[in-house]
Amino acid sequence: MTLAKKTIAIGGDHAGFGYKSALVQFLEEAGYAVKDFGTDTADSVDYPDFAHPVAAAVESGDFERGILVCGSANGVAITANKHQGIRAAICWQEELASLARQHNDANVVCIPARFIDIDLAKAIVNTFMTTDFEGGRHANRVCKISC
Ligand SMILES: O=C(CO)[C@H](O)[C@H](O)[C@H](O)COP(=O)(O)O
Repeated sequence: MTLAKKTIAIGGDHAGFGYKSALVQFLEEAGYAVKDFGTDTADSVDYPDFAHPVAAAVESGDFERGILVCGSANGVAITANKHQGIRAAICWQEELASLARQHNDANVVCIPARFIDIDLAKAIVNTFMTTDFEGGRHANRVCKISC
């Protein structure tokens, strides 16, 4: 299912600021509605301050998917996965994004801005947005994550 016109929540810290800006433009040009939860400059900030609001927004059901960007993706992923309804996956390859959707029904993708180039980041996000959950045997496993 392509999430055309669905609202996407995006956020990240200073290390992800440049990539986040580029991803917002990429997504809007692809027809998605995007809400940017910040940060809004390259000034040093604390990643939980931006990962928690994105995770809460997706968890609320108001947003279909979330994208989080920081230097390694570790910090934002650790933060987002503290939320009961969040399945956040760190993806540095397209296939990881595909599997995160197909097998884990991930609803947040975490991008390591300091370790991949922006074109790969765009490809990862596109794969994440356009790959369906496979269900079947995977549904039982996903249910057990927070059951
Ligand atoms: O949580 C992280 C490290 O795993 C994120 O990558 C942050 O972006 C990083 O810690 C920021 O580091 P900085 O030296 O304060 O720029």
